Amino acid sequence: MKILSAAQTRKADAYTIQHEPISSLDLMERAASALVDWLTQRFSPEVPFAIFCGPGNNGGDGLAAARLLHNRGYNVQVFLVEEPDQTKSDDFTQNLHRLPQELPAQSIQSIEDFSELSPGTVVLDALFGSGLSRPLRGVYAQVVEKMNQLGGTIISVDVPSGLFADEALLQDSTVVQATHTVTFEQPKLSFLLPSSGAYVGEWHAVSIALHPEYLQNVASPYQLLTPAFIKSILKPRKKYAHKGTYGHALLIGGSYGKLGALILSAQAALRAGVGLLTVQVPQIGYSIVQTAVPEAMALTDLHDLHFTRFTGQPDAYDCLGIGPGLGQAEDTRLALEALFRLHLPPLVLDADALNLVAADRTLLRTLPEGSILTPHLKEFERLTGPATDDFHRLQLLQSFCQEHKCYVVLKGAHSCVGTPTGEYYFNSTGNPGMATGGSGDVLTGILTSLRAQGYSALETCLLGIYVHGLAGDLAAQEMGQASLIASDLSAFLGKAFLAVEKG
Ligand SMILES: NC(=O)C1=CN([C@@H]2O[C@H](COP(=O)(O)OP(=O)(O)OC[C@H]3O[C@@H](n4cnc5c(N)ncnc54)[C@H](O)[C@@H]3O)[C@@H](O)[C@H]2O)[C@H](O)CC1
Ligand SMILES: [K+]
Repeated sequence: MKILSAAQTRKADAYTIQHEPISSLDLMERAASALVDWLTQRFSPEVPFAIFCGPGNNGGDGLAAARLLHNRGYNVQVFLVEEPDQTKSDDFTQNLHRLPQELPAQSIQSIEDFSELSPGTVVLDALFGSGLSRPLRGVYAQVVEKMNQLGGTIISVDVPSGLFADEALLQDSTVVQATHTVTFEQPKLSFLLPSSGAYVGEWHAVSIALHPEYLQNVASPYQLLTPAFIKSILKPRKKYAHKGTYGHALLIGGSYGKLGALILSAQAALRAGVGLLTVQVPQIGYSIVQTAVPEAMALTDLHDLHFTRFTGQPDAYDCLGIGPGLGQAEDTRLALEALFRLHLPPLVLDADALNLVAADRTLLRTLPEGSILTPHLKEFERLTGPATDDFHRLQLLQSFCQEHKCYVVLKGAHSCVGTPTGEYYFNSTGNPGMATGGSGDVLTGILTSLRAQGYSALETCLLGIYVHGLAGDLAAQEMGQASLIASDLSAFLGKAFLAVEKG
């Protein structure tokens, strides 16, 4: 699913109005109907609504929604938040005039006009949407602060007021803290980024049937992963397969006290379908991994406690994953330097391998093309330096991937895959229960496994993060988020793949 900028959304509107064709007022009516359908599915007519409308089409949506809710028997109050002589959009004005007599719009020109709301009132935030052009000030900011203080349910129309659709927030901006955001057609870029996304609550995209031709032809570097897109990547298994058909993966990692990370990666690699798996561990890890992961063959390092030299044959493997529990000893760094000089299969680098590369620019320069790196925000910052905000971080992601011709999985609530050709793919699965030790090790195992099975680097990243998050969602449905642990992710991987196949 393409993520459109605010400007592209306006063009999609205009294209739809021109080519469907449909009047802008009727398009607003369609948006308001989709919004009200969403509301009436979740709130009974006993729930009172207070609808706060701004001066533009976001406010127009709010007025149209007020009328539709009222006509369906809901108890609605309408408030117009306005600055003196602020121009109103045409469709706003038309919907203001369409309000029934018994539903007067109450003007709020200063915070003193803000009357108390009855307990349990649901606030509908229709102040500003994709047309926000500057931070909220004056009565708008005061009303938003009051809304947030009420602590009740706030449903934002299209975009939480005060948030830009595709630009960073300025310091100490006033933004609606939405419980849910009902957005038209598709999520905005700011919904998918950590700091701006925190204001959105749960977002729900409702279709308003924007013209498909525009959506098909518009160019956007930002994509949100969808079940159908992921299903198109999945390779079905062939009947006459043998274990060699599904590749041979190698995982290098584990050090004294951190063997578990490597074991989690190994179990995940097997659950993600690789045909053969070999792990290289320090001497202390030999009997541990042979016991914990009998399906994996084991190589040992000459050193007792951590990685100091690759003891296998590079061309025996179809993908090499390195990092889980690796440690950052000096002789491990030297071993990584020596490894990068070999003719290697495709690489997946995670955790300590990333930190060693970040600390040594010569290692970064010799990073093999097409490698997959899986940093979380802190590890990424060590690679590229600090980002001033989430949008700047996306620029750093793009330039890093282009400079090093690599793929980066930037892990987070909506993990983002950066590519050497400048695309960004946001994940749509996963939950906070996955913020638990070892979750990243499982992802490394999945990615190494898929790459060894012959998926391209990009397919590996997209399918990998999607099934990793989906396994987490399926596990959380059964055990809740708090008790989710990393090994549950591998346990639910099979169900995640089945769910992807079903589509
Ligand atoms: N295809 C769709 O998604 C549709 C969306 N709809 C709704 O239209 C709004 C966008 O409406 P627009 O009139 O462009 O802008 P806003 O209502 O967001 O803003 C109103 C207006 O206010 C001025 N303004 C901007 N920032 C400030 C500020 N900080 N303080 C004061 N005034 C400000 C500026 O002049 C804006 O134009 C979209 O979100 C949807 O809700 C359509 O209804 C249907 C199709
Ligand atoms: K809004």
